[in-house]
Amino acid sequence: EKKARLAQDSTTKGLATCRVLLAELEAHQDAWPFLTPVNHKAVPGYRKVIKKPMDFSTIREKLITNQYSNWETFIVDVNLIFENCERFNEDDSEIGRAGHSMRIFFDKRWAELLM
Ligand SMILES: CO[C@H](O)CCc1ccc(O)cc1
Repeated sequence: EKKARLAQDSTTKGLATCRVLLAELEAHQDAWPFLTPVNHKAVPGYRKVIKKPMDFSTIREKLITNQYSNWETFIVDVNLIFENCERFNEDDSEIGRAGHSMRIFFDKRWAELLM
């Protein structure tokens, strides 16, 4: 699996798999809080608390404009979404629960597709 992982790292195949993975994330029923950038004008404190906002539409734009060098840099941005969510939302809240659900789904899928 290490050999496979090395093969995935640098090939376009690794980034093509990221597109598949991103489409699955966006289609997930719990993706709704994460589809577009948080409107920090409408959410008091967000801009102050969350230093590196991230969302699925921003990741898609970065994939399309070739801003990810490999699948690992893609994974970093996806995990940033979940870290931001945990920082800003109670675990026992609608959005907090959506974040946990999406993280569990993502952890399972990227391991299946990229490891
Ligand atoms: C991914 O969503 C962000 O964590 C913002 C969550 C939020 C938005 C508005 C509110 O009134 C409370 C939380």
